[in-house]
Amino acid sequence: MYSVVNKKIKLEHGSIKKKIIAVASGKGGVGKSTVTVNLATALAELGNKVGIIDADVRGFSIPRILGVSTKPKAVDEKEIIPPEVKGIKSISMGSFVDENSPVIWRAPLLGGALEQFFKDVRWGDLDYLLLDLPPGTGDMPLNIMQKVPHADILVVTTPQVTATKVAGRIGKMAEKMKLNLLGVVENMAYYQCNNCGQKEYIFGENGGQYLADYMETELLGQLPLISELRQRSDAGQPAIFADPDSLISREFIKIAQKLVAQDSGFDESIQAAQLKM
Ligand SMILES: Nc1ncnc2c1ncn2[C@@H]1O[C@H](COP(=O)(O)OP(=O)(O)OP(=O)(O)O)[C@@H](O)[C@H]1O
Repeated sequence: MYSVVNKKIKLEHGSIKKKIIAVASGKGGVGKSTVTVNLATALAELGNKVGIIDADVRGFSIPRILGVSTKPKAVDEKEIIPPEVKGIKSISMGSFVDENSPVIWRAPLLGGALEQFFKDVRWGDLDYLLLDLPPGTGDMPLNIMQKVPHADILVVTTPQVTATKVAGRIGKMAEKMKLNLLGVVENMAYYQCNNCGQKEYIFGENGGQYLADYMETELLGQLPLISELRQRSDAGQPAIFADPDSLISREFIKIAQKLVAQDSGFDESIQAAQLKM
């Protein structure tokens, strides 16, 4: 699928210099895809070249949230040119399968598609590639993690106990597979009243910190439950593009800054052992 040369991922049609970030969640609906897109835009805002692979076969919501309006283009049936939104390249299963086909038929497609996304897409030289994983700890996210042993895992959760408990298993999964954990993003952490400013902890409090402690990693940020984020996601207008000074944009920038500050570069020794799959 790829090789590692001089601490960089070498792709058939490009390279990745800094990190592959696999965005995971213990269960669906916690905002994993929303966080993936907004973090991608925040990383781009900080001057990075960013790509996104939407590997969430059940959800494939990346094109809608990012505001992708064109389909990928095939060149000579060998290369795929991904759509771009303000310089962010993205590719989604959603562009290749009929949205109405049963999920059970889409799942086997994913293995081959993921390989194709790495090999055939003309990514160019990227700093970061973000992978929106299927939710949960089942075979699908596991297979992807196995196929991409250089991915670092970022876990999205709500503070709710049920969400943090299942998300904890991702930590165990990552540990077993010797994948690096980047940290936890707590989404829907609180709701702040527009009138009085009071914070309500609708899904409970401190679940993200609990999960980060449990996985011995960092809590990277706490994002509010905010209707603006939902509206912008539905409209395909990521907050950082539409309103860079808003609270939510600033929160995403803070998380992106923490990621940028972490070490980057890829371990060449992993390659021989694991990349043969
Ligand atoms: N902080 C937030 N405030 C308000 N709405 C949010 C927030 N985060 C996400 N949402 C909304 O919650 C819904 C679920 O988000 P999203 O699709 O990102 O979840 P997901 O974890 O990727 O789900 P799945 O994996 O099941 O596809 C969407 O309608 C999204 O706009």
